Amino acid sequence: MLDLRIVADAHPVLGAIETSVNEGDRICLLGPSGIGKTTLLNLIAGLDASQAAMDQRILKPLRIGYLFQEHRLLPWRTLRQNLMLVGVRAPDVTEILSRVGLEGCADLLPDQLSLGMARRAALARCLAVDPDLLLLDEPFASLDPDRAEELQSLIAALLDARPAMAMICVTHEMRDAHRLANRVWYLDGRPARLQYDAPLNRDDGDAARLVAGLRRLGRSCRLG
Ligand SMILES: Nc1ncnc2c1ncn2[C@@H]1O[C@H](COP(=O)(O)OP(=O)(O)OP(=O)(O)O)[C@@H](O)[C@H]1O
Repeated sequence: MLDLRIVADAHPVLGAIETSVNEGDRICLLGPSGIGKTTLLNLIAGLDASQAAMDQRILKPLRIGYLFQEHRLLPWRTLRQNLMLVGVRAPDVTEILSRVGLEGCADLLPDQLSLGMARRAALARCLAVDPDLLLLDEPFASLDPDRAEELQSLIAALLDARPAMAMICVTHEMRDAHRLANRVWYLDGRPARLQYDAPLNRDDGDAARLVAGLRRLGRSCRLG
């Protein structure tokens, strides 16, 4: 069971943030550009050495899959080798790549992939660790609408297949939240705090309340 409590304080960018992430949470993290969304993901992933506290009350070590804004695959290694570096066994490479629609690509180098394919390869690397928590930093940014839609469907299917896995996805698009999330975080202010942390049900009343709430708080999220 995942019960991750985040208490960030005395951080250069983030103000006091006290919240928890539970098994099955699908959180969309919204907020103005440059406010600290990636910084918060880095903190959760343990990549930010600033003074902040993370309390992980979990029964087993937390496995995190982090899809960065860039693919961060080793460019001189094939996809097979990149996956084997995170512990995938050679016979499992094809199956893991097929989960993200990249069957037949194991021997390609990252530079031989389109942006969308490279992002899916990086997603395969995240899934390879069988994560308790999946962190996605603007996964649909810079993709053309068809590729973005494709990746969104893929992520939705992967989440459906793993009900216990938690997800935090940074996005600027409210429609991503409607598609993927059951909870919304809205980060704003200097220093940045979670101004909004609420469940998102997909019925119209709830969505309307959420949009109204974010309109009161937010300035730069696209809410359509
Ligand atoms: N430990 C730190 N000390 C000082 N500054 C920091 C620290 N961590 C992050 N920052 C700065 O805080 C700012 C917030 O950046 P961040 O990338 O987290 O914002 P963001 O909300 O993800 O932006 P965007 O939506 O544009 O991707 C950046 O200018 C970053 O350099």
